[in-house]
Amino acid sequence: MIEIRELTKRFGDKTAVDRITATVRPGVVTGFLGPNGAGKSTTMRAIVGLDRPTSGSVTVNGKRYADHAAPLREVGALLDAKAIHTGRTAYNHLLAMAATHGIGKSRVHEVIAMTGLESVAKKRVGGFSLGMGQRLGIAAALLGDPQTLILDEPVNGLDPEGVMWVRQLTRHLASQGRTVFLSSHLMSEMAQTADHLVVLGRGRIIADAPVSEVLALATGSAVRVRTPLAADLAPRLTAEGGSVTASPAEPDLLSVAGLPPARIGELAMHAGIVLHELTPVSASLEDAYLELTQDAVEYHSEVSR
Ligand SMILES: Nc1ncnc2c1ncn2[C@@H]1O[C@H](COP(=O)(O)OP(=O)(O)OP(=O)(O)O)[C@@H](O)[C@H]1O
Repeated sequence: MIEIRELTKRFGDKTAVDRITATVRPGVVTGFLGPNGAGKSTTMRAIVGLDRPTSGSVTVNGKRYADHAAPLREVGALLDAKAIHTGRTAYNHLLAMAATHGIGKSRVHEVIAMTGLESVAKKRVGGFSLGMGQRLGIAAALLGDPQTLILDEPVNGLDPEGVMWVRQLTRHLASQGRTVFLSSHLMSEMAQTADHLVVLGRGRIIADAPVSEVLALATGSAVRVRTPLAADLAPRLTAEGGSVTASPAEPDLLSVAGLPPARIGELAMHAGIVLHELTPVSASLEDAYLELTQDAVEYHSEVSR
């Protein structure tokens, strides 16, 4: 279990992560989703002690990463697949890592097999493709047979077969009761891989819920409602329930979420408000996600209203 509490990380006057709190649970795959620059890598680096929090805390199974006696056996992390000594072979790289943790050669062979690197294990890492580098990074993360896995953009550079492999591997590891936390900037990818999503936008958490709920939220269709009395209609619509939003798109146009067109029509009629347009609009998954994350702060205040 990873517990992130009120974590803030600033670089100079740039706040990369802004008071985030989340719990990553064992037994499920948790996706960490957010556009580039949202603060995912910074959070992951803080989990393994590479970035020191400006304030707040992160623990893995109740302890800070550095306080674990053999961190590699506790937490396996893929953070930057390129940060590998390029002159070494994949096998020697893993062997050197294993040696520092008292991990035997047989485990090195095991992780090489698990990650499909047998044919290139004796080749120098410098010549590896991005995809092979990712596999090697995942092999290194698995070396200590850790209870917790943190993978930053693990499918980056992988071909479709590799993407499928990561999906199956992470599901398998979670089914063994491990904590699996992986990041991506692609919602479509995470929707197929993760059980639970933590969505980050501009350093803040904008959703922390099962995938199905986040999908429903992100793909929730809106209704375009045009009326000369938009300002009168909006409060009557939002009075219908806490999840209803009615945002003015133009002076006489509302974008309404959380109510079906029929109900909007009824409410307008009861109030004697004429409608000039009532059009359902369904956003595509990626469009909705971009919208969700682009204006993280505004969105947050809308959903929590
Ligand atoms: N060492 C650093 N010094 C200064 N700014 C940094 C540093 N590391 C990250 N940042 C900034 O903090 C913000 C969050 O970066 P981070 O890498 O955590 O985002 P991310 O969600 O992982 O994005 P990506 O998918 O691009 O890696 C960005 O604006 C980034 O430029």
